[in-house]
Amino acid sequence: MNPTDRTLEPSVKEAPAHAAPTTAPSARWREERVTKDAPTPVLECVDVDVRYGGFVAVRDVSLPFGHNEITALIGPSGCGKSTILRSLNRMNDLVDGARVDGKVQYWGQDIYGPGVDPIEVRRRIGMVFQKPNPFPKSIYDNVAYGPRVTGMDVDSMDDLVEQTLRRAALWDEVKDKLKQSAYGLSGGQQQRLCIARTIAVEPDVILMDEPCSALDPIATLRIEELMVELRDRYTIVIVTHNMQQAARIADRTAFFTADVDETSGDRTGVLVEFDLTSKIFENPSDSRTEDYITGRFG
Ligand SMILES: Nc1ncnc2c1ncn2[C@@H]1O[C@H](COP(=O)(O)OP(=O)(O)OP(=O)(O)O)[C@@H](O)[C@H]1O
Repeated sequence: MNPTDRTLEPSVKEAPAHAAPTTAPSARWREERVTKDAPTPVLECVDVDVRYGGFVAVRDVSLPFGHNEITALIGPSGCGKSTILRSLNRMNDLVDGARVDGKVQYWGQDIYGPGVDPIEVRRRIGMVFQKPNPFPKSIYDNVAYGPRVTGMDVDSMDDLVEQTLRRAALWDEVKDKLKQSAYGLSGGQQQRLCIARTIAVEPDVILMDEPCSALDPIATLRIEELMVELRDRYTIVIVTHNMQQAARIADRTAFFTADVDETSGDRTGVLVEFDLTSKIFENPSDSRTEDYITGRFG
């Protein structure tokens, strides 16, 4: 991708770069991964505050999200993890009363800046939600939906659907029932279909809000394995309550907590610490992080 491919103006209609399907790199799963000291940010929050009406839900967040890395956002309930995640692709625009101050930069361009098309932002920066939410359509149409509505220039929709389902590690399980309803799939398969639907429009970044919390342990491991496979191609940001999950898959981890205002009682999320995942879990710099990961708090 060259820098001109990263503009966020309306109706970017580039030819999709559908490369050959990725082979399952399962051997990489659980391999130690050498990570650079400083991430090359695809996305970056700079002094971000998010409010709901007069309530400051999270304040003063500066955080880079490294290219082809998985970044985990962890912390106790209500500390603003999902709020920050939604600010990364302007999903908060759809929430009544939500306001984002500061900058969220995508390859250096403020996604809240003038002339930026939020639809294009959400195509570049896709999102997978907590509960699998396939459309009430066939498996095929779930994948084809995004490319159709965004007017992607597609040579063969059949090829695109196959390549996307392969990339989402679902093809072998569904190739004989593409015209059947997505609702007939298991929860884990539905979540992989939602991941396929997200990657079908060739995003750069995938945001995942507790994508495994509705899944059993086997389906969870399958999704974790998939995330590690997808990291070669996409930048991934995941909110998770599951610290083992963050420790297993994330290159870097950001720990948030909530500061309580003694007068109003309001709890405002703050970023406590951001570092390599191994550092956060083995030798955190802040005692609040240590208390949380050792289970003394939260
Ligand atoms: N749509 C909304 N309107 C008003 N307040 C909201 C809204 N969404 C979240 N909040 C508040 O913002 C704060 C942060 O919520 P958020 O869901 O981002 O936290 P979280 O860390 O993701 O929590 P959890 O881990 O429980 O999902 C909380 O006080 C929450 O009540």
